[in-house]
Amino acid sequence: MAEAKKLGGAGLRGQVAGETALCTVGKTGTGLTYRGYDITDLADNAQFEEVAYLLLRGKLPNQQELDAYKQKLQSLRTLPDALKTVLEQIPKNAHPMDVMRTGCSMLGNLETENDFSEQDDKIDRMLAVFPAIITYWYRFAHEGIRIDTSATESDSIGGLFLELLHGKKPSELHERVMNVSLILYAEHEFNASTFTARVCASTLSDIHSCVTGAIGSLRGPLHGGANEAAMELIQKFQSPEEAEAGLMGMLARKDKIMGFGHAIYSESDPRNVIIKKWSEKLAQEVGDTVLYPVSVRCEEVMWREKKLFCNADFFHASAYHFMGIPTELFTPIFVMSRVSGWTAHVKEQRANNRIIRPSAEYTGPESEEWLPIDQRS
Ligand SMILES: CC(=O)SCCNC(=O)CCNC(=O)[C@H](O)C(C)(C)COP(=O)(O)OP(=O)(O)OC[C@H]1O[C@@H](n2cnc3c(N)ncnc32)[C@H](O)[C@@H]1OP(=O)(O)O
Ligand SMILES: O=C([O-])CC(=O)C(=O)O
Repeated sequence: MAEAKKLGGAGLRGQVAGETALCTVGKTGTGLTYRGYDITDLADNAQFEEVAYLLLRGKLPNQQELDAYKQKLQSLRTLPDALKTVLEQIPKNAHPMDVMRTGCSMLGNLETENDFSEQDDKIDRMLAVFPAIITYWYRFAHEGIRIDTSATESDSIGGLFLELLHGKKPSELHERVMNVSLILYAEHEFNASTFTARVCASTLSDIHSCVTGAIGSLRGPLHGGANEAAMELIQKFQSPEEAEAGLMGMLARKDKIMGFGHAIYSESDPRNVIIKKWSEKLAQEVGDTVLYPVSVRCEEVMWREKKLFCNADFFHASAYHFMGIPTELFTPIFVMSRVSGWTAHVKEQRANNRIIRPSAEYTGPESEEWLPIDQRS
């Protein structure tokens, strides 16, 4: 059995900051479970909507409940006109994570959560409409097209995203990979963005504020933004040999290699083996002979040289790329998924709340004498 990573030091590492019944990360060194279900079982067998239901409602749905839930989500894909107007003002060169943040915040203005009894409906609305927000903006900004986000065939959130992005229903394989990807990204205990959401929830703020703040935390390259950075890295190399030489140079310069390492896992991220398998399948489908082998070589070099392993983000880069998804939309997909985990945590926090307010170790001067402004240097 793998040993749990020794935790301590800066970044609140290793400190228990609250309780959760939602998820275990690296409990035995490598594992990941959502409400007790192993991530591999979920990725092999579940639909993302089933997993969202599990996280948000506390149990796996039966067939009737799942059908009703999917139908409800399908009925919530329409964008309010005022939100479309806002999205149309956002420039083409904006970062899509900023679009998500603004989109979520604007939704909160238009469909405000006035009372916590409305939380489930507000959460379902966000789950259903986030793919519409990002693709509406993207296609308007890049192609000048105003898409109708409710005139869609796909009954899944992953399928919906690809359908809106490409203007046609995705293949079964691509819809399946999106489904797996959304499951893998759905929940991860007290990661930075989820903790952001919980801190916000602990002040008894509204659900859109919690999610808007979480989007901001996920945007950074040390967290969700790493899948985009990983893509930029692997695209630099034309062959595994070039990748090896390039990585050795980066390591010698002590560069950070995005898509590797983890704050909690010590020797592997259980999501990697799953998305890697799907990336390989997609590579075969598109006849790729560069990106996938380059990615595999990066994985080998990083382990050999530094004992650093691919986290969930690394093979997501090639998998998304093979499905024709522009790199800048990678992290917004993470949002479409993680909104389920964030909001499940908000519900959990609200159900047993105390404002989150840790203390700081003071490192400033002991005591300073007040100087009038004209006597200061
Ligand atoms: C879905 C997700 O959000 S997964 C995370 C996505 N983020 C990334 O992929 C960004 C790249 N990775 C990293 O920056 C880090 O590994 C993090 C942020 C994920 C975790 O950070 P930490 O918990 O501080 O890492 P950890 O304590 O294991 O680091 C140990 C050492 O390995 C180094 N290291 C860790 N990850 C990397 C990396 N990807 N590349 C190069 N060196 C690394 C650290 O700099 C540190 O070196 P030091 O002791 O000389 O300072
Ligand atoms: O747990 C973390 O720190 C980061 C991570 O992998 C995630 O949020 O999925």
